Order: sequence, then C-alpha cells, then structure tokens
Amino acid sequence: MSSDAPSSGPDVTPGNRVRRGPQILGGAAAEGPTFDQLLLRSDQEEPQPSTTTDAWRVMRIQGEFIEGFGALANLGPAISVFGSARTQPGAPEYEQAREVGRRLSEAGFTVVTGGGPGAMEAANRGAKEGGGVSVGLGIELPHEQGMNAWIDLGVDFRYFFVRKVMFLKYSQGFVVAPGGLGTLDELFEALTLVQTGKVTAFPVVLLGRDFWSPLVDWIRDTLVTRGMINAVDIHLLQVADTPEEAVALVVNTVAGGRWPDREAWDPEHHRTAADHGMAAGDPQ
Ligand SMILES: C/C(=C\CNc1ncnc2c1ncn2[C@@H]1O[C@H](COP(=O)(O)O)[C@@H](O)[C@H]1O)CO
Repeated sequence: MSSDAPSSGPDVTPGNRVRRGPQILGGAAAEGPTFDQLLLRSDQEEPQPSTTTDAWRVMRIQGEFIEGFGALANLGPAISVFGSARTQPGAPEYEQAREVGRRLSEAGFTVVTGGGPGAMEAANRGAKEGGGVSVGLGIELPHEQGMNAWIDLGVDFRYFFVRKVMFLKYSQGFVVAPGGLGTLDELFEALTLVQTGKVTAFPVVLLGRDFWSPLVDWIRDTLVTRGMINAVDIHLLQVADTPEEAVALVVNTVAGGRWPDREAWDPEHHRTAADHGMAAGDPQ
C-alpha cells in the first residue's frame, strides 16, 4: 500500500475513514494503525515508500493545525476538564465531573474535554445540562469508541500533540478529575508550560483531595526537597475537595487574570500578546 492511510478494513482512505475538522458526535471505531503510530514507528525497521515519509506527514500535521484553529477560533471563554476514560456513570467521580461541567457552563464557560467516555462524557453531559456549550477534542485511537453523546462541537485529531496544543490554546484553565496516564500526561504538560512561562495566569485545579494528595505530597516531599523543582512551583497546583470548590478556584483565577465575565469576552482581542505576557512585536 503506497499511501499513509492506516491499512485494513474496507475503506481506508484518510478522507473517508478518519474524521477531521469540525464534527457533530462520533463515528466508527478505528481499524489498523493510527496516524500517531505510523508517525512514531521506526522507518529503520520497516522502510516506507516516499509518500509515507515524515516530510509528507508534516503537511498533514500542518493541515490538522489549520483545521483545529479554524474550528475553535471563536470558542470564547472555555475550561478544559480532564479525567479517566474509565470512570463509570453513577460512580462518585463521574457525578463530580458532571457537576463540574454543569457549574462551569452556568458560570458562562464552554466546557472542553477529550470527547471520550468516563469523566470526559460526564463533564460534557454536565455542560449540556447547565445550558452551556460542550466541546470534544477527540483523538484517533486503535480501539476508539467514538465521541460521547453530549457534544455540540466535536473535532477529531490524528495526532496527540496537535490536540494538546488545542486544549491549551483555546481554554483558560484546566480542571483535572481522577485519571490514569492520559490524565497525568495532560496535567504535567500544562504544569510544565506554566512553570516555564509558556502560558501565564493558567489555573490548574485538581478535583478530589483523596485521589491527588499522594501525588501532591510526593511533589512537595521529593521533588522540592531534592531540588528538582522550586518550592514556589507547588503553587502551580490547586486542590479542591468538591466540584463547587474546583469551579470557584478556576473561575476566580481566570477572572482575576483575564476574563471578568463572558460578556467582556472580545474575539478581536482573544489571546493577545499582552495575555501571554509578551510585548507587542515579540515573536508569536
Ligand atoms: C480507554 C477507552 C476509551 C479511550 N477513549 C478516549 N477518547 C478520548 N480521549 C481519551 C481517551 N482515552 C484517553 N483520552 C485522553 O486522556 C485522558 C484520559 O486518559 P486516562 O488514561 O483514562 O486517564 C482524557 O482526559 C483524554 O483527553 C475506553 O474505556
């Protein structure tokens, strides 16, 4: 096969099989290798024809950025909610993420998630129940289940790293519910970008003190004590006991920094250089 399309299944052309750009709800399960897998596998082990080289992939990656920027540019004030894909409806963690989504939408924020099941579904569901806008940024996965049913605007991505840029660029803070490796990846990416000043005034709130305390203790007792991070970095994290507290922390931090209320949001000035703490004329 000479194209970069994942093989297997009756219809494997990217335009047909891979959902791209703005979408409403989800689609069929992915079959064969994903685009991320194709990008990351070693060409030394499996030489590829010229049309599958990384240079060609750069064009596809560029296209995915353009489509994502186009779909999300006018989102307005938004908060991303992360958490386990495995959290079951009815579980306390599910109901808490749902309440976070509802409270955020009642506070005037669009709720953005990974568009999947579990805590993502819960937050999207809460956003709809609160009368707000619910967004899913999906990812092509080997055993993808499609987007959850509570999404107004869904955008599917082939590449994890493109999708991660979208979460940070189009939301003003993160609420992080209990989760596994995917959730930790999203959490630590945000913390690193805040620590290094790549994003500013960006609240990161951990929901569920019981779940997160051992991690926060380890960060303080090991990372700080052994000089791996600065003591002030511990304040990059805020821990909430309840959905109400989590939403208050994120909303108050955002309000103090940039977004007094939804009415004050002006798309003309969305994410200006000053928002990023940059002087006009700095490279953007
Ligand atoms: C594992 C299952 C479905 C996976 N579907 C996902 N869809 C969208 N986003 C996902 C999915 N799985 C992980 N993510 C991202 O990572 C975070 C959750 O990962 P964790 O390892 O479960 O903590 C989440 O915030 C997403 O952005 C079927 O059970």
